[in-house]
Amino acid sequence: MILAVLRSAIYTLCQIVITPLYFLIILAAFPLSPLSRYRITSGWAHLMLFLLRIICGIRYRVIGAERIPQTPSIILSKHQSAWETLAFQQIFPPQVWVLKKELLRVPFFGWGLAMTSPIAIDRNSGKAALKQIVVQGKDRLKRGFWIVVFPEGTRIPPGQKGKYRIGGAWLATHTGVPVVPVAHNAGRFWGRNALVKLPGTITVSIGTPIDPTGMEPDDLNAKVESWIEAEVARIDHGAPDAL
Ligand SMILES: CCCCCCCCCCCCCCCC(=O)OC[C@@H](O)COP(=O)(O)O
Repeated sequence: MILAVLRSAIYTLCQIVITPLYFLIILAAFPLSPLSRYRITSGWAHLMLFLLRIICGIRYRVIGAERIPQTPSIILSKHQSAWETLAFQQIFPPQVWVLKKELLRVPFFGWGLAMTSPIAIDRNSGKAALKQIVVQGKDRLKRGFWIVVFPEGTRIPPGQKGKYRIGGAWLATHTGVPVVPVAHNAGRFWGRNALVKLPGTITVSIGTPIDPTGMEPDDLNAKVESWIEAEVARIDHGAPDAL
């Protein structure tokens, strides 16, 4: 455990030093197209995953990578940790996130994030947010981006479940784009705001894409929820050994 604390502290230190420096690279990418800007910004996530692996010993394996569609799709995923927002950039094609707009105000990180064409919503704005998700979602899909939505809206500890909000399913039924459900157990290794990251192998499981044609948003959402929750229960075997 003492070793895990030390490794996490070193990782955090690296992140604090590297992020403002990397932001300078992102600034230089400002005149480029959204897709090129994404690729450059995403380099930061790749770097953090690399540091997590060599410093904290956090690795991952992917089940079902062969099911990833060839065309831009909508990822609906469990949200347990900041980790999955990094790893999805390595696992899936270029993507934008539906996120809470407060995130864009975080120094350096948020400013960099703003350069990735996110769909930044006000979590309390209900119907207006749904409208925004459809308008901006269509635009991002047209530019070739995938869209990532965490239906629970916030990071939920392992073994628990938040309310699955309708936004992602709504976007899918209003665009006809396939939904890719994703389950994982990242929160076991890097919990919400946890200072200590535990070594081990995270499992990410990618489900069969769902064609939303003819479905109601509620039914689609329920189908995604039941697959994700059952799959998380199947792949998650409790706390890692390091404690
Ligand atoms: C200078 C470096 C800048 C690099 C930016 C790279 C992009 C990293 C990807 C971050 C994507 C974040 C998407 C999160 C979606 C969202 O908004 O989820 C909310 C939670 O997460 C935080 O909420 P909470 O758990 O309630 O604190």
